[in-house]
Amino acid sequence: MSAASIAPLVFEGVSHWYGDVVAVNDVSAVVEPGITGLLGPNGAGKSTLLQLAAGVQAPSSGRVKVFGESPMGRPSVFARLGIVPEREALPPTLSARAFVEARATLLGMHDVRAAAATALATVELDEVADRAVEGFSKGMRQRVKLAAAMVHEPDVLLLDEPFNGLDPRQRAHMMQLLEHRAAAGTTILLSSHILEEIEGVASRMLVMVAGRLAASGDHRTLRRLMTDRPHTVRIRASDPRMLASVLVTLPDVIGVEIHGTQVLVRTADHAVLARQLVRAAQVCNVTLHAVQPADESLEHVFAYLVNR
Ligand SMILES: Nc1ncnc2c1ncn2[C@@H]1O[C@H](COP(=O)(O)OP(=O)(O)OP(=O)(O)O)[C@@H](O)[C@H]1O
Repeated sequence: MSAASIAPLVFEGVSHWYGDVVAVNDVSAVVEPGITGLLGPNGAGKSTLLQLAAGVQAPSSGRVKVFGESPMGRPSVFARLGIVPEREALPPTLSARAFVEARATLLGMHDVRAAAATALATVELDEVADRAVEGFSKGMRQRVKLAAAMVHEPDVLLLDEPFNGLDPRQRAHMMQLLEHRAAAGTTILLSSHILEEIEGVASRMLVMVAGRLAASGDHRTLRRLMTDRPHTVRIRASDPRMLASVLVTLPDVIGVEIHGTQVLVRTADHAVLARQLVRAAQVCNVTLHAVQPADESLEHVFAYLVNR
């Protein structure tokens, strides 16, 4: 394989556990240049996967490859990576410039001042770069962190919940910035727990649920997977007959069957059903004990949808 065809980031059967907690469970994926969204509810394993990609943590099993090499303890790979962790505190009295320059120094860059100035200009913070970050908005702080992560113009950028806490204008600005980087050839993997937040910017998505890769594809594929085809949902409830009598009246319900204590519902749009189900149960005073897709392959995606 030629160097040019080596994927920027590859996960091969990667697992990671913290004591008894399996945070990442046998994930295999190839991340190509452009923007890939890493989607999943809280605790799905997104941060851990990003840390594995950055070589901050070693996989418990499986392999992570950045341009064909393990990122663990390899300065040559490290120089091609940038990461913005979810919870990174900025020293409040430090200026944006000092923070970004400190990162450039750590990375052993030759012209620290010039590199920091370029990165700060890229995130449009050059005019306020000498102010202490304690006076900065959440969006500005995110941009400082991004400037620090990009100061060495890495080929792979890993961003953990970069839109968290940003208002719509700041979010749009951040998206534009990432799109520019991606257009320049950078591979960006960014996490989020909100599909709507990243579907406009990510050309491909990896969906994680409970440590596993539950689905992948472009946002249309995922939307289709989640909503467009008929699905059968298995419901266990305190009064299946009563619940069934209400469910048959819902417009998106195609069929209802009762099997003992279970109700099998066939629906055209299970995202809509998930929303209507709770209301239907309340209307007829029925307790829902379990809601699961009968279609096993969609179990994780469905669980994600109904839990968020
Ligand atoms: N340092 C740690 N020690 C023990 N368990 C951890 C540690 N870090 C994460 N976990 C656990 O691993 C699982 C995955 O966590 P992770 O932070 O990777 O998920 P996430 O999708 O990024 O969620 P969030 O958005 O809430 O951070 C969770 O059950 C979490 O409690």
